[in-house]
Amino acid sequence: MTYDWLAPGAKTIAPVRGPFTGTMRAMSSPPAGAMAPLPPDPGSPVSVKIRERLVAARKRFHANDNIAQFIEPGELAQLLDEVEVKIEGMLDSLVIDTEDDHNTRHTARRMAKMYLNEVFKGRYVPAPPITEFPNVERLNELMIVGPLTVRSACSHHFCPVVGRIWIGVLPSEHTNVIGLSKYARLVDWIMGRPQIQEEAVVQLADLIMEKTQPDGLAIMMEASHFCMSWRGVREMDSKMINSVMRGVFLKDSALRREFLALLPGRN
Ligand SMILES: Nc1nc2c(ncn2[C@@H]2O[C@H](COP(=O)(O)OP(=O)(O)OP(=O)(O)O)[C@@H](O)[C@H]2O)c(=O)[nH]1
Repeated sequence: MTYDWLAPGAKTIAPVRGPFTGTMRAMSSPPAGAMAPLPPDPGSPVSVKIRERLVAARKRFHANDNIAQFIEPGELAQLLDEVEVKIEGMLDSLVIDTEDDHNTRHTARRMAKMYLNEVFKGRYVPAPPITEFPNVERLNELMIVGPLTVRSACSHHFCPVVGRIWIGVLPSEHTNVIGLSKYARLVDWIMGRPQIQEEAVVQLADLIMEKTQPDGLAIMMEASHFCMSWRGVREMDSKMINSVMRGVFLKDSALRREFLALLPGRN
């Protein structure tokens, strides 16, 4: 098979995308007498090696999944080089003269760095470390933090999603208390992936529930989707607002009203 991003005439036996036949064999036991799965080709693009590990572990790798556990030391730098070459190919196909156009000469590298190290970093790095303190004072009053800034992108067009989030926690005596700044770090980690807003708030709620074990959790998100303003229907002022409630917030409508009434900075 020949790839247009390789040197002219160069060939590789490992597809960059495709049916991953080698890995699928690794997912189920081969029938007796069948050939054992081939070990990964050392010349494979690093993305293929990472995908093979994910498939072998039966782990999902959707756009909004974190895959840090499957990336070995040094591979992120290799991934950056690989993504740069692919984006250069995309710019070629967009008929942009990246050799002579001084403005786009390093755009492929910039975009690769932006995706891997900045805007989609939440896919490629482990969760931020969170210090958990026991709830010694047995705090059981509603605590709200926000607005926290949301910077994300939609999975459909990779257009920016920018907004705010509020988090309300009703602790119990068993709840782990975490520093306020850690809520912002967790938001950043979850939102730093291609997302859809409905799934983003659920992922965030699952993470905070797991880390702190509160009696109740409420999350409200309000965001502008650039796929609706910069392009598409070009609606400039519309926002998406959604929320997720867990634990006592689901049963106690007075508590829900208290959370919604107290959201700081929201008119
Ligand atoms: N429900 C939901 N929809 C979103 C979100 N972000 C973007 N979208 C929408 O998802 C849709 C994208 O899928 P398609 O309808 O196939 O894309 P399209 O044909 O380019 O759509 P248009 O935007 O109408 O031009 C668009 O309607 C977006 O506005 C989100 O977080 N949640």
